[in-house]
Amino acid sequence: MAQLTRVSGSVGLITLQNPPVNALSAAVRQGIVDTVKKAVSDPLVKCVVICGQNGVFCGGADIREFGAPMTGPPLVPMIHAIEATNKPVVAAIEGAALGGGLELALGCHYRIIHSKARVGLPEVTLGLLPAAGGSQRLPRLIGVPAALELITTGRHVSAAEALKLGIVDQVTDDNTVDTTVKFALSVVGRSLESRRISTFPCPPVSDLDAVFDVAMQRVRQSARGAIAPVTCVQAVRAAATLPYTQGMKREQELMATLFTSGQARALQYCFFAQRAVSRWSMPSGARWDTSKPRPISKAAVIGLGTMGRGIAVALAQAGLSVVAVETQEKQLMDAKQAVSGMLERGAKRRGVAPALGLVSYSHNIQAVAEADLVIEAVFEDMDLKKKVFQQLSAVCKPGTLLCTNTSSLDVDHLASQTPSPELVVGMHFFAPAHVMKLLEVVYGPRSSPQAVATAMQLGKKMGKVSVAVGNCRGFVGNRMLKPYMEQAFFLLEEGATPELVDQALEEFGFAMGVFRMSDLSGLDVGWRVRKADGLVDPDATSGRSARIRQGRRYSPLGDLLCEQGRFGQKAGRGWYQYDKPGSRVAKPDPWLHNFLEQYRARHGLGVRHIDHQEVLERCLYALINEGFRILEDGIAAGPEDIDAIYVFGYGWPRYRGGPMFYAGMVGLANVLERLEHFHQVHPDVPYLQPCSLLRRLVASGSPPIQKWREVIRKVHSQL
Ligand SMILES: CC/C=C\C=C\CC(=O)SCCNC(=O)CCNC(=O)[C@H](O)C(C)(C)COP(=O)(O)OP(=O)(O)OC[C@H]1O[C@@H](n2cnc3c(N)ncnc32)[C@H](O)[C@@H]1OP(=O)(O)O
Repeated sequence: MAQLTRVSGSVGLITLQNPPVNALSAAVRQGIVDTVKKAVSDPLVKCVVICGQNGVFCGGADIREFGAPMTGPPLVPMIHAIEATNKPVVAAIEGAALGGGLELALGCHYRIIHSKARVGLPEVTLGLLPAAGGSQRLPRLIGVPAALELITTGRHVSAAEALKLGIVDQVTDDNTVDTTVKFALSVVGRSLESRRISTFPCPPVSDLDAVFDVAMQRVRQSARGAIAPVTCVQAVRAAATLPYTQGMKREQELMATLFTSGQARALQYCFFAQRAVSRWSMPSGARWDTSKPRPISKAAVIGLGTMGRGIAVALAQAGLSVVAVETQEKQLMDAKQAVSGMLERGAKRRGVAPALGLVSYSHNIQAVAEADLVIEAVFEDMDLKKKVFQQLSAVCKPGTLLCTNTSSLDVDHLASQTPSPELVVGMHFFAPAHVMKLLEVVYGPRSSPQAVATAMQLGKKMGKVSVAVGNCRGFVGNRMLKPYMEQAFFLLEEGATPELVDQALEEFGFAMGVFRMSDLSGLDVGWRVRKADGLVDPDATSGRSARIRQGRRYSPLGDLLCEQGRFGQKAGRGWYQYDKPGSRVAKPDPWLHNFLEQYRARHGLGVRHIDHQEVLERCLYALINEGFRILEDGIAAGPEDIDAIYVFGYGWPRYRGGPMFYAGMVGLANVLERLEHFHQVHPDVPYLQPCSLLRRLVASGSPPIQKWREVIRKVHSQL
């Protein structure tokens, strides 16, 4: 909806009304068309101001309408009609003008913005391009290089930068609508000829081909298979090389290729999944909207290794006062320097003062006595963590939330070390903790809804995508990673190389293949866990029994590498070789290839040809199958939780929506059929046995992902 009122005698004020962000739904577009027509034909109206209700100009096209057939007036002629009027039209931008919202503002003759508002064309992040004239008007207004950068990244721009770039005409700290109304009155009678951006020539660019070649190279490299950024470059090139009308035609053609693409669907799904995970629920029935978080102003971190340092930085950057505790004096000094450095660099990047004063350091655990919440981040050892939890229970004031950053240990077991297990949750950060967006908030059967709500809210404050998950081995992310990695190891046994497996996964869109990732994080991490699980047996050297542990197929390849000191990048060798320890450039290693040949010969393993398709199906379907088990077990409440975890924490390509969305795109029946096939060929790999929830979904006609929760609910109610 849009409402027209007359203010200050002769200003037609059009207010967009579609909470919460005044998205341009069919009704809003119709409202704009009608009110503009009315204002233009009203002789008492001398100028028009367009603003948004509730402090937001407009969040762009209504993304929820994208899946359905288009109804209501289209955006492009609506914006052209505004630009063509003979009465000045001025946009009053508060909150945000994004996507179609900014395109609407670019169709106005002037733009006034509040100092705290931001603008941008983020369509690329939804798998689209700014196709309501944005790709043609913005380069004409601010020049090709700046427009290219904004359109291909989707970056939001502050009011100050928008003014500097020339996107807006004035910034105000006062009431935006009042200021804009005054401004509109002041320009009545001025010629509008020079205010219609579509009539501007595109500012010339010296060496146009080079500019676009560089831009194309940059987006191809960073997009890793995403098509929208490439298409955005093509659209801006049209603005730079074609007259406006032809450029608009090209914009529409390019948009048509994107609009119905699988990538756009996946990215739009991710947009809503990222927001849906904040509406968490627990199997007990506790929910986000009925659980009140506690206020947290003072936090503490115990253990200042890599993770603890990152967590302290994330907390301080969120404005919390932090007590950072490390019992080793030397480690404490090093940590202090490292944390200060990270805070300083972060502040410089964001143009703010570093929050150095918010962090205090101590080697005494007593220092956390007044903290509202403590995050334990000591070495991954159950006995050590138990001791810390016992100490914390004695030291902390009543009601303090005790959190563990464990990635592999049992949160319930740790909770049982304290007299108040309801105050214990896992806060599983991902390295580097002040950078990575994902936070798994792990609740046990005794965690109180308030503890979960508090950890979730704290995650949000730190700018994380926080996902509430149940407690189990590996929680969600690492639990699914296990079968994925195992398949990669088995593929090496069957004839693949690390390079082949990684190439297949990286072409799929992962930032890093499984072996390069393993080299980066260190092979010794998994080795330690397998040793603790009683899986490592250096004496089992040959024969089939060497590859069967605890009744199932096992690949000792990782253990054998660790026995050779090949711990990955830090050792200068792992699945690849590196110029020196710590170097990041992975090179194929003839030693490793030879080692694999000898290993296969020793175990009588025949080598066969393995193609990329098999790598993807074996690794990804094993991971997806575990995802279905997680849903069946109630560890994750819905597929969006799993997908958010993989997109924000595990480098899953966003334009493929996450593993569960991807399964739906490939076809659940197809995934089931391939898993059945692989399980038949590898009956000693239980992970490949299709999960009953997957069978159930296929039997229910493979409903769309938005309907899976209904099937899951039925499964749970029958348990
Ligand atoms: C032929 C032409 C066809 C298509 C043209 C497309 C051009 C476009 O305009 S595409 C859309 C471009 N716009 C965006 O990408 C902006 C997306 N929104 C945001 O970035 C943010 O929501 C925000 C506007 C900056 C506000 O942020 P915040 O205050 O943090 O609130 P949120 O939690 O993000 O959002 C609140 C609520 O609003 C829903 N929502 C936001 N934007 C849209 C939208 N454009 N369409 C529909 N719904 C939107 C969001 O999902 C939240 O609701 P939930 O129920 O919680 O999901």
